[in-house]
Amino acid sequence: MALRGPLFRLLRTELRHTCQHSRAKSVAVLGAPFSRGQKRRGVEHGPKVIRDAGLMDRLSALDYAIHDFGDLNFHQIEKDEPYMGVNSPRNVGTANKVMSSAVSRAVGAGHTLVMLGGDHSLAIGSVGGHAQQCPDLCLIWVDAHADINTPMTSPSGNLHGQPVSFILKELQDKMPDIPGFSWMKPVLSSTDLVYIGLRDVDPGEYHILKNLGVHYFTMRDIDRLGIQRVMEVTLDHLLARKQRPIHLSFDIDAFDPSLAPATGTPVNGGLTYREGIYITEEIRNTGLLSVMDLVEVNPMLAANREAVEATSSLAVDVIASALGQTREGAHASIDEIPAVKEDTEQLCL
Ligand SMILES: NC(=[NH2+])NCCC[C@H](N)C(=O)O
Ligand SMILES: [Mn+2]
Ligand SMILES: [Mn+2]
Repeated sequence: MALRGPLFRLLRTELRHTCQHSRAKSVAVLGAPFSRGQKRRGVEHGPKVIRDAGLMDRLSALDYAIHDFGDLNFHQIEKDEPYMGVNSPRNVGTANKVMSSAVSRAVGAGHTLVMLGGDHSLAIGSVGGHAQQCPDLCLIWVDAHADINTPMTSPSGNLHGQPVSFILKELQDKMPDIPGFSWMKPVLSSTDLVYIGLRDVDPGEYHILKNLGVHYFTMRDIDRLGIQRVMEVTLDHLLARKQRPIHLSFDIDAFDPSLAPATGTPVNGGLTYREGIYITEEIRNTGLLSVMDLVEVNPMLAANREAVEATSSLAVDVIASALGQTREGAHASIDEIPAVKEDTEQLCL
């Protein structure tokens, strides 16, 4: 039944209002210490190392009220046999149910939400909860991987390689009923999604991307077009018809492993520092960022402490720049460095 009439119009206005409000001056940070979407332990410590790298201090320098919502509690389900080759379905499904209601509540309360993973399977709940409040959201997925395997195409059985297939409406007839996921519904159409940074796509994923005509920019596309053009086309595609809330799902493995070594599935030939930060700067400049995920920082996979620190402080830079912070070495324009202006005045006059 199509929903019409004054009540529905009122409801729609309410939703629009909530989403606009979420772009206002308050940011909430939510940790998700969860690793069951893949087999390597350690990614559950992502929220801790990102906070330890100074996230809250950096955000408090911004012009927002900052709330730390702490970490979500995921209680473990002991008996969780694989289903159709999918690993830990009940743990991942249940964690995402918890995630979905937490994100929905935070966005509903008017916060811009930063979700700290954890592995990328958490985007199922993060995007799902966001869509409950903002059904017209669009999704920018920055990643070396497309994470669009279905349980049938997945070569690994890991759900962190599958979240997008749970999110997309067009794939529902291809999705079996996985235990732990009965609560969820697909929320997005493939035209609401753009990928940036792809360079490791499985055969089944390639087939799905082509079949659905999903918009994506591989690393080679970035080489050819430049990151400026890539962002222009991305935002134009998603926002030209109407302004709407943006969900940014940022997998740290989008960066080159030389910059972000502490991650589970690194792939050579990734984003440079400036390319990654340019993406977040452009998203921030739209004024439409509503929820962002920063996932797949795994401190247990780094060769040493420096590698962990490099990866987690890069994560902090990405988050801070998505929220408007510029920093030495990361400036869109030197005009934004206050010290330069002051020094120049002293030196020249
Ligand atoms: N979120 C990630 N890092 N995903 C990696 C996925 C790797 C591979 N495509 C798989 O399905 O298992
Ligand atoms: Mn990835
Ligand atoms: Mn990913």
